Parts: sequence; structure tokens; C-alpha cells
Amino acid sequence: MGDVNLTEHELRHADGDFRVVVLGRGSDMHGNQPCAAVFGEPGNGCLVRIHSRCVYGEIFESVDCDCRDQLRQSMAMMRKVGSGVLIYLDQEGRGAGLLAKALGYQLTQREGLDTFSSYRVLGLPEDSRSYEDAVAILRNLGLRRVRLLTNNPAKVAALSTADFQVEQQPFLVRGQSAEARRYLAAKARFGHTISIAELEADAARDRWRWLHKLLRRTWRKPAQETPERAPARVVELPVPTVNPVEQSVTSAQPTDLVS
Ligand SMILES: Nc1nc2c(ncn2[C@@H]2O[C@H](COP(=O)(O)OP(=O)(O)OP(=O)(O)O)[C@@H](O)[C@H]2O)c(=O)[nH]1
Repeated sequence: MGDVNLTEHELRHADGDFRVVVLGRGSDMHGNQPCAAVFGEPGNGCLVRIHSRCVYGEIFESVDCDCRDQLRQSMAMMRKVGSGVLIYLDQEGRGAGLLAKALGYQLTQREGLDTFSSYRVLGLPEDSRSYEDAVAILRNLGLRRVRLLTNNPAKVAALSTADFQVEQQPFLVRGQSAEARRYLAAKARFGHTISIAELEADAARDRWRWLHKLLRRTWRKPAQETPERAPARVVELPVPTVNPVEQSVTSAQPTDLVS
């Protein structure tokens, strides 16, 4: 595994500062090393989130997945309770990388395959992530017992296997779009702690909101007619007769008036 160390510094944030730790393995200065935002003084039993990178959700603000929501919820919860560790791993597309994820998206959109089946078609493992870096960070912070924010049983298993005492705290996920609900339903079938019944309730709420909007638009009161405006008229004004003396004063240039 090579020597492992944490480089630590403070980070300013509008909602409250925290510490950042970056995991170094040996003398490797390249790549995006695993890191963590450390809130307060986390001790055993604190909130922990192990988060994998998602450029679509976190940077492009897509609503097709739950990544951004979970990142924000985790930070908000850690701030609220005063401590916690948010580990961020460079594991785009469940560890397969961004290109694989984009190819998977294409298959989902063209062929209707779910996110896991599309990886199978591409000849990729459905999830190739490992959590040894997260384990190394938590051990370096002196933690043995954690409350893990996740719906993913593989993360719970990874920490348990590494001799952590883990209490799972699942997120209540909401599918913000039909695509997001399909993605979440696929995760539920894959074993994530996500309720299909909740997703269906979300879909029903969305349908109702859509119908409500349509009905309101259809039955909206016709706009009140504005009274017809009188046509514009040209007003004939009397032309004033100008005294020749006054005219020479008013037409004088400023320089004339100074002397
Ligand atoms: N292939 C693919 N990957 C996705 C898609 N949406 C998100 N991802 C990736 O899936 C991973 C989601 O990671 P996490 O946020 O740690 O979530 P998780 O494994 O679902 O488990 P939780 O802890 O419950 O959030 C990231 O690597 C994302 O880049 C998608 O539509 N297709």
C-alpha cells in the first residue's frame, strides 16, 4: 500500500469553515488524490459520507441523478450536528471513468437500458469502486465507529470488512425527473436502500402537479379587455410672434454673453 499520510489545511466557506485533508500515497504528486472535508472535531460515532465524483450532477447540476443532492445534504447534516467527515473520491461513473459513463448514458437514452445493464453491454463491471482510500482516511483520523450516510450496501460492507463498526444512515431520495426515478429504481434493483414505493409516490405527485398546472392554464379567467384608446390628435398651437430685440438676445452665443 506504500506510506500513507494526510496533508491538512483550513478552507473558508460561506456557510462555515472546515478542514481539508488530502491523502498522499508515497510521493505521488499526480492525479486527483482522495480528500475529505472535516467538520468540527469528529469522534467515534460521527457522521461519515463516502462520495464518488459526478461531474454531471455536481458541476453541470443535472437532475438525472441524486449525486448533487446527497453531497449537499451530507454537508448540511454535518454542519447541523457540528462534526463529520465527507470523503470525496475521484471515482467518476462508479469507477469506470467519464467516457464509460457517457457511453452508458448513450445506451440508456438510445436503447432504454438501465445504468448497470449498459455497463454490462459495454463489457465493463457494473461497479468497479474500491474504498481502501476511504478506510485509510478514516483510520488516519483515528475513527473506528461511524454513522455512514449511504443507500449503498457495498460501502457499508467495505468499512465493516475493514473492522469499522458501521451504523448505516440512508438518505431519503427524491427523483427530481422521470430519468432520475428510472436511475434510482435501477439502483434499488441493484440492492441500494431505496424504496420503489417512494419513487412511485414521487411520480404520482409529479403527474398531479402537471395536471393541476394544465387545468389552471385551461380555465384561467380571460384577461379583462382594455378600453379602446382614443386616437392620437395633433394639437394646433398658436405660433408666438417674436420681438426682433428679444430674438437677437436668445440667439446669442455663450461667448457673446461673457464679454
Ligand atoms: N454510469 C453512470 N454512472 C453514474 C450515473 N449517475 C451517477 N453516476 C456515478 O455513480 C456514482 C455515484 O456515487 P455515489 O454518490 O457515491 O453514490 P452511490 O454509490 O450510488 O451510493 P450512495 O452512497 O447511496 O450515494 C458516481 O461515481 C457517479 O459518477 C449514471 O447515470 N450512469
